[in-house]
Amino acid sequence: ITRFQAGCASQTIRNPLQLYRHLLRLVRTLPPGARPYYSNYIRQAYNSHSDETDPDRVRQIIDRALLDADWVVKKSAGCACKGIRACKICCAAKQLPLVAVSAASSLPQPDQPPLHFCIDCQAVRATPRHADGDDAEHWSAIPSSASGLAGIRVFRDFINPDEEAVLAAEIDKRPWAPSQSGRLPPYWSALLPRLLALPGLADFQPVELCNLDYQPELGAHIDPHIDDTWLWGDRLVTLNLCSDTSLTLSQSAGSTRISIPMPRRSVLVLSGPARYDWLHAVLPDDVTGRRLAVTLRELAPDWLETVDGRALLKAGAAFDGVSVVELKSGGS
Ligand SMILES: O=C(O)CCC(=O)C(=O)O
Ligand SMILES: [Fe+2]
Repeated sequence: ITRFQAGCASQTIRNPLQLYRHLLRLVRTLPPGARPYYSNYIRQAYNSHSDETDPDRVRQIIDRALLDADWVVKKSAGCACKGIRACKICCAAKQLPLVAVSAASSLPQPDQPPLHFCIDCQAVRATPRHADGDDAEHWSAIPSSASGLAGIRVFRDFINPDEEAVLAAEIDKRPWAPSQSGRLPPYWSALLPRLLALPGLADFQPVELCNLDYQPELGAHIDPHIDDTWLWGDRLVTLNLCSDTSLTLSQSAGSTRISIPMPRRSVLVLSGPARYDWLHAVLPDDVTGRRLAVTLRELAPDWLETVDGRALLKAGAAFDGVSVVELKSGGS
């Protein structure tokens, strides 16, 4: 059971005493007025279950308590669920069907099986590559439904596991908000030269960094969309941290889908047709562990020669970005 997130690591609650201490610590994050009520509630619940001996039942009580605690903490912090979307925790609390979690998961099934981007071939294939086999279908020509689909590149192991741990911890040091983006923070100054050394990125000038935190317990996902084309330029660059997932490309509900693997520590670059002619999504079922996505964006060409564009380029290159949350709370 993952509750305390710190970088890629997670803490597991194994017994009632750990749970009890964990819950009392969580109470300290609630508004002062709510603390006495919840502390009391936790103590009473702990005492009332103290004679429980069945390990399955104990596990059940722990799981339920963690889920409830998540909900209380999340609500007091202002839940990010809005509009017609609800996370898994809100679905459970409001007894909504889970499909409310994602429009993507309720899309009609495509007529054809999904196609797969193969990192080794750097091309779309009819079948994923089997590590052990000589799979003729995999090596066959690029499927016609994806012909002309250029603009996908995945670079494995852009960073090593130690760098990943440091980066994820740095990201978690700053407050998270339901939506967060900003200029490049200091921890990117060392990584940017490495990024620009990747094929096709020598002239990439990022002016925006967006960190997204996907937690499977919440049903985290991103629905099919095309990133804004007015402000953002051709290349969308994403560094994947903490767990493997896939990006799903589609053109309309029911159309062929293309699954692009995004292993942890890899970099994905979407550009050209893959960026402009296809929608991309991360489906809830593809989020199997906590995942941090760090997306860097460049300006659309029309902006480059404008005063505002030049100011944004300068700000992006300064590595003094603070998160939107810090800005709002008056932090530096
Ligand atoms: O999580 C990802 O890899 C995709 C995020 C995305 O598409 C976006 O932020 O626009
Ligand atoms: Fe996107």
